[in-house]
Amino acid sequence: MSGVAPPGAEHSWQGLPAAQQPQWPDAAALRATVAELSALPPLVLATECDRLRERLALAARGEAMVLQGGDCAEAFHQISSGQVRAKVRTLRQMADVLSAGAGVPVVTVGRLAGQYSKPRSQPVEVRGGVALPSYRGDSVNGPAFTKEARRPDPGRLHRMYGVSAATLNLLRALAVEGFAPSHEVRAWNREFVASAPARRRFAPLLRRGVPVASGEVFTSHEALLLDYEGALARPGADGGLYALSGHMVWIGERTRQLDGAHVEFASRVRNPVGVKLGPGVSADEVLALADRIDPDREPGRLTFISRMGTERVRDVLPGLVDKARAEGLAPVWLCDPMHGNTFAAPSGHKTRSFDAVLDEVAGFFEVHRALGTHAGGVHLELTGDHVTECVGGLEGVGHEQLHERYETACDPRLNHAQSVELAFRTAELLAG
Ligand SMILES: O=C[C@H](O)[C@H](O)COP(=O)(O)O
Ligand SMILES: C=C(OP(=O)(O)O)C(=O)O
Repeated sequence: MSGVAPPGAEHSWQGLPAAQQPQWPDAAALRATVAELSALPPLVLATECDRLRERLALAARGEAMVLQGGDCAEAFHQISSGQVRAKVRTLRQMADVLSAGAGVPVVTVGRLAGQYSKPRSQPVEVRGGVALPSYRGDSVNGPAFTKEARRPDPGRLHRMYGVSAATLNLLRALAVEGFAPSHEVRAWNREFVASAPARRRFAPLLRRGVPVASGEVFTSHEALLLDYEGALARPGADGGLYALSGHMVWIGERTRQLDGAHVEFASRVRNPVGVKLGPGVSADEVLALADRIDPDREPGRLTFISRMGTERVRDVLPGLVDKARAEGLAPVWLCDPMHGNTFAAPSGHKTRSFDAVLDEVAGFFEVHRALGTHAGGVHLELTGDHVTECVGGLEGVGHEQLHERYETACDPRLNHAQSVELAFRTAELLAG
């Protein structure tokens, strides 16, 4: 079931089956937390969500590109000013490069200020014969393999609200102060290209006379914990409901059941909504998802985030895009080249290879080019730090280096250099 009703609110998703919800051990504590969160101010404004929907409408029409990226899982102890700035800097550099390649503006959406909850393949983790609940993100429990840490604690929902507010506060302050004006971002990219001989091939892209990406950074996260999302779902000026936990929310591959609570929630809020599509999805399911979430075919409302894996993208995606087009849908199509390309390194670390990530992006653009549809952009797990979590790239992170700075709370992220390099390689694809 999809959880606790905030006082005074009638939420149509309550009572429907909700996948991937924690087994909160203390129902009274959860109820109290939801009531408290419901009385706190929203984290974002409905008008900001509307503005993002307008920006995404441009991407749906091929007049803009989208860069959505950030941590797999934000972590409470990693919300320092330096880390947030590094992420924003990385996103800004990537947006500048993509804009240069595509010749259109880039809409930048962070996986930021709310990306604290994780769906898991297994509800339980077993180590040395001991079984404990899986880590589900800092909003639910802790990563340490102890009974205490893994116990879902509703007090963490409060902390998620607090750290999300702090992150948004910094983002807004940076925007007011004019952090990283376009010419500075371009200078960082020139420095990136000049700093290694293998990167010099990217220099011509920076000489293209095209619009430079705007400094706006919107926030997004997976709308997974419906108790939290419900507490922050509030009416906008016209009375329509908005998920005011972030500007954009998405529904994951594991929670997009048509009769489930997450799809119902997504259908009720006015925000721009993303839906992840893995290789097992059928074209009929894609159409049904669009009918539920975007019955009015409102440009910018619906984003499909394809995460097929490099082996499947060229086989599976064409049928979906073709059918969607034939039925008159005009979603934004994004490529998430991370979630279908995860594997275990010999050391046991979960990792992803830069080449596989790039190849899935290439496959995604090939499919859209062949069909004459708009490839809207990319959705990536990345960080601004110099971590060693994904292998490959010109810097050549090897399997033997993974242990050096493996800091992710869940899945492996591209580091700063791999992220900017991926933007350049994608821009090369776009520039043809
Ligand atoms: O980020 C996505 C999922 O939460 C993650 O890939 C699940 O990982 P698991 O298969 O280790 O549970
Ligand atoms: C869980 C995620 O992805 P997916 O639903 O595609 O597996 C994610 O993007 O964090």
